[in-house]
Amino acid sequence: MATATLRCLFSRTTTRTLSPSFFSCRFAQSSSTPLRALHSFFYRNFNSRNFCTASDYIPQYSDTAIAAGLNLDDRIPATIITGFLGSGKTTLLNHILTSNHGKRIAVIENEFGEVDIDGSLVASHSSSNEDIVMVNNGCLCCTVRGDLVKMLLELVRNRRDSFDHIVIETTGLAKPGPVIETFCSDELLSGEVKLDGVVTLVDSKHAMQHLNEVKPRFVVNEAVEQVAYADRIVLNKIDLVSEAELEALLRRIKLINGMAQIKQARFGVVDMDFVLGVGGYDLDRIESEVQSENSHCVHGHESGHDHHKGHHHDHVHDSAVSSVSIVSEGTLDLDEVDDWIERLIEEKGDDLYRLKGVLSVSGSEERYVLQGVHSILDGCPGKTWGPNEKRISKLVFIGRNLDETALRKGFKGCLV
Ligand SMILES: Nc1nc2c(ncn2[C@@H]2O[C@H](COP(=O)(O)OP(=O)(O)OP(=O)(O)O)[C@@H](O)[C@H]2O)c(=O)[nH]1
Repeated sequence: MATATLRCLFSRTTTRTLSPSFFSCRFAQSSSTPLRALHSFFYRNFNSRNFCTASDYIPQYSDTAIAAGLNLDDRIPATIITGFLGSGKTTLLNHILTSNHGKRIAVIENEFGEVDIDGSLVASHSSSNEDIVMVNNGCLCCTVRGDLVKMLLELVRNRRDSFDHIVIETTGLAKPGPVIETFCSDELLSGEVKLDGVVTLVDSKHAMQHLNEVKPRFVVNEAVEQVAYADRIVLNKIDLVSEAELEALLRRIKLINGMAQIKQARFGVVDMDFVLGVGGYDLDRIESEVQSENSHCVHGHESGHDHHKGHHHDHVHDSAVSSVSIVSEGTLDLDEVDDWIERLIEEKGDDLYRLKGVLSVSGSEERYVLQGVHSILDGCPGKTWGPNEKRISKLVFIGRNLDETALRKGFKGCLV
C-alpha cells in the first residue's frame, strides 16, 4: 500500500550562526512602515477577519508601542514548495539546500509513495546527519494537516536555535489551499511561524496537458490549484520545450494567476531571493506584488486610465480558475469596500483563493493595502501617496468561477 510520510530534516549546508546584527537588520528592513506593520501584526493575530476600516487606522500607537509590536514579530518564515508530480520540487529543494544563502533551513517533506525516494535524494545532496522525524501517513493537504501543525510547533519550540527558515515540500498531488489556510487560521501556529510564500514548480513539458485536463465535477485539478495559489512560479525544464510552447504555457499560467512572479529555469536553478524571503503574505510587500509585470492589467481596467493601451487582453477562460485584475483611478470609500468584500467572502469565500490590493481611499493620504486567502483578510494603511502621484487602485483576485463583471461592478460601487 502506498503511504505518505511527513518528515523533517535540517539543512547543515550552511552552518553560519546568525549574528544579532542579522536579526536587527531583518527587523530594520521590515520596519520601514512601522504603523502598517503593527496593524498587520495586531490584526493578523487577533482577528480572523482582519480588515480595518477607515476609523480604525488613525495613528494611535506610540513609537515605543510600534517598536514593541515589530519586535514581537520574530516568527519563523516558512516556504511551501508545490508543483505537479515530477515538476522538479526535489530538484529545487536540493538547489536551495546547496546554495549559499546564509540561512539554516529545516525541511519538512511530505512524500507519497512506498519508497521514500525524495528523502534519499535530498540527503545525498546535503552534508550529513539530517534529523529526520517521521510524523504520519497521508497527504499533507488532508489528513496530515494536524501533524504538520504539531511538527512545526515542536520544531520552533524545541529547536528554534537550529534554523531560521522552514521549507515544506508537498507531494505532487497536494492541494496547497488547505495548507495555506492552516498557516493563516491556526492561532498557535500563526503565532510562531509565518507563511513566507508558496513556490510552485511547473514542468514546461507536461504542464499544459495537466492544466487542461478536464476533471469530473467536484474533482479539483491539482495542477491548476498549485498555479493559482503560487506567489512565485518556477517554470522549470525549459530545456525540453520550444520558445512557442513556452510562450503558450506562460499565457495559460498568467490567466490562472495574474499575481505571481514567474521565472524560467533549468533544473530548478533560480536566485535564492526569488524563492526565500518572498513575503507573499506581508502587507508591506503587497504593493510591489500587485505592481509586478505579471499582475499588471490581466483583464483590462477601469476607465480614465489609459497607459496600458495596446496590451494584449486575453479574455478567453478555458478553466474555472482565473485571475481578475482591476486597475482604476478615483477614490474609494473604505467602509463600502469593507462591506463589499465582506459580502463577497460570505458568498464566495470558498472560491476566492487569493486577493491582493492597493487602494486609494477617501479621507486618507495613505494607500490602503490588503491581502487575503479565502475568508481570512488582512488590511491596513500603507505608504503615503506622493504630492503629484496619480492615485491608482489595484485589486487582483484569483479564484474559481470568478464573475468578472460582478467584481468590476462591486468595485465601481465603492468609488466615491
Ligand atoms: N530535463 C530536465 N530535467 C529536469 C529538470 N528539473 C528536474 N529534472 C528532472 O526531472 C525529474 C523529476 O524531478 P524531481 O525534482 O524529482 O521532481 P519532483 O517534483 O520532486 O517529483 P515528485 O516528488 O515525484 O513529485 C528528475 O529526474 C530531475 O532530474 C529540468 O529543468 N530539465
